Amino acid sequence: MPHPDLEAPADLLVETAYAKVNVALHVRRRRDDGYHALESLFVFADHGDRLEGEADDEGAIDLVIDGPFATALDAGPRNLVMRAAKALQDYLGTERGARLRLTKMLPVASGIGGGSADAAATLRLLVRLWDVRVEPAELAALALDLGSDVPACVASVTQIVSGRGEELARHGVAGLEGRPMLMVNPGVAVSTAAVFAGWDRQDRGPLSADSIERLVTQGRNDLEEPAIALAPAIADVLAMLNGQAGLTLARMSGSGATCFALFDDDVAMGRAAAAIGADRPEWWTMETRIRSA
Ligand SMILES: C[C@](O)(CO)[C@H](O)COP(=O)(O)OP(=O)(O)OC[C@H]1O[C@@H](n2ccc(N)nc2=O)[C@H](O)[C@@H]1O
Ligand SMILES: Nc1ncnc2c1ncn2[C@@H]1O[C@H](COP(=O)(O)OP(=O)(O)OP(=O)(O)O)[C@@H](O)[C@H]1O
Repeated sequence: MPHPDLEAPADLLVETAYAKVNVALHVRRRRDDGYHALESLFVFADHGDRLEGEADDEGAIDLVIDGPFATALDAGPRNLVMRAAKALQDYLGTERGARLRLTKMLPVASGIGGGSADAAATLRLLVRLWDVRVEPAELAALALDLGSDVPACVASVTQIVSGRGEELARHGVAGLEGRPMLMVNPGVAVSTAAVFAGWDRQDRGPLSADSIERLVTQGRNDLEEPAIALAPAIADVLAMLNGQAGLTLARMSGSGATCFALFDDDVAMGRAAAAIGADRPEWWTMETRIRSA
């Protein structure tokens, strides 16, 4: 029988805010509203931040943050968890509230959508906690208002994402889901807006994501160059990953600085993680796999 202290109370709900990875990110043009039109294959890691919550019948939204990256954030109204909770409360016009705990496992402002995933996990958790039904299109609109990556994070499954981030199409790629994935961050935060501002405005062509081979040979992350200009350590991460055995692909995710590598098997990933950890102990690494629906 499990120890009673280890059992979560029945009224406590838990969601994982899965890390997002852009296997390819093609920037096509700068739009009149300042955002960029993208074509990207999004996948999600099997790991991420943890969000738990219980109902607060007084109607308050309360957030505490713990975990390895807690100190990079504050729990005030600008936190994406708080913003998502308030947005849903306002949309529903509900009197219900929640006490939330975010365990921050993912580095902040690092290209893997940690804040976006937290916002999406908050929406999922509160819909369950408050036992409400929100039309998918309404939820998507609330999500987009919180950030370009948030709509894709709601389902957290492999998708082709275009537009500013609001056009979503579920998309399987044979052999991708379940594949071992190592994520590495050199410990520098980069601003997404600053990286987009450094893009050279050259359209290098559309994305074809019909096979892993195509993603490897023809896929790109067009933000790698401007991100490396702001954070040169990203080039060191990519060089280190590309030097590992058993690797299919190494690339930067989102606007950086986190890079990911896909490996043929767990043994190759484990060896690479150990080698990188020994050489650069100050870098953050996460061994995971691509989440399947
Ligand atoms: C780079 C990606 O992570 C790829 O998945 C996303 O496009 C960024 O998503 P996000 O962090 O949710 O970004 P937002 O919070 O919506 O936007 C931050 C800033 O990034 C720039 N931005 C973002 C998305 C986009 N399609 N074009 C942009 O130019 C804008 O300057 C914007 O003010
Ligand atoms: N709960 C949260 N977790 C992480 N960042 C948050 C959170 N709430 C607000 N933020 C703010 O959001 C910004 C970055 O968010 P996020 O982690 O989604 O971006 P990212 O990792 O750069 O992802 P991408 O470049 O792929 O969009 C940071 O500036 C951070 O201060």
